Amino acid sequence: MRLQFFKYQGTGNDFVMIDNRNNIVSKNDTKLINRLCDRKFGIGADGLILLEHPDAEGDDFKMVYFNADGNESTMCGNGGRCLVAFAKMLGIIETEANFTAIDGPHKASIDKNDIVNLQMQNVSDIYQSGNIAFLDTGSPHHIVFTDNVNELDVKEEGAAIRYSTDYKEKGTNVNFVEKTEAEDTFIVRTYERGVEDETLACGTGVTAVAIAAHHSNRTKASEVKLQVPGGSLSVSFKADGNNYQDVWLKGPAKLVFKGEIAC
Ligand SMILES: N[C@H](CCC[C@H](N)C(=O)O)C(=O)O
Repeated sequence: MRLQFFKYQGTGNDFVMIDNRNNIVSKNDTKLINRLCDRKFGIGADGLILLEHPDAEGDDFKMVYFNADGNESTMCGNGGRCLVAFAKMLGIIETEANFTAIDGPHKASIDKNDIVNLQMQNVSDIYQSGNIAFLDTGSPHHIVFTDNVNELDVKEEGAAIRYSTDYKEKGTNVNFVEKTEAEDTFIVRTYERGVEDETLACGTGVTAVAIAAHHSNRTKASEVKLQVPGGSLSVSFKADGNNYQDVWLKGPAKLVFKGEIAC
């Protein structure tokens, strides 16, 4: 069979996108999805996203996300942004989108420069202790505030936390964060569960970092800028004590190429 795919990237977090409204790809085909994401034997990507017909009234489409290991996973913020750009390219939406992912409903908008603003879930359960934080923004995130983020071996240090007994078999994503001179700007490097390596950006990760930075008084800003190896993202929110609502993740989402692959 020849499978048509589109390759997108959001600040360097890259995805194979498939229009699966005719159910050509089975969600149980872990082996196929892992191969499609393989950077030597396949297309190569941090994850794969199926665009499917919506189940929920008022939705434009449904999102199904898989990590590069081929397993379906929790929410992907950068992937959600790329999916909105993909839906626009397919003519399913114009500038506004409503879709449902594994963590629930999402709204989004896309401008003429392919900047996508994606609403993330509300957050109210935040663990904070010293330079460590943990919260779930649609995916689980362990956060380490440090002062030498660019010198770290993120793959080694991230894996040690992700496979530690604290996180047992479910694992977590791991973000290393350094505050810049600017009151509202942080540098973030992320080890991603299911990729089992550092990625150039992580959308649910920078969302978690922005909220944890505000919650621990490392910033007073309610729009936080995150510098990641793959570019820049911003996260805005309304905070009321431990409750973070109206949470939005904004940044570019670009088509890199389209193609067909024998499978
Ligand atoms: N690897 C993550 C899912 C993708 C998260 C990331 N790509 C994002 O942009 O949020 C996990 O298994 O929790």
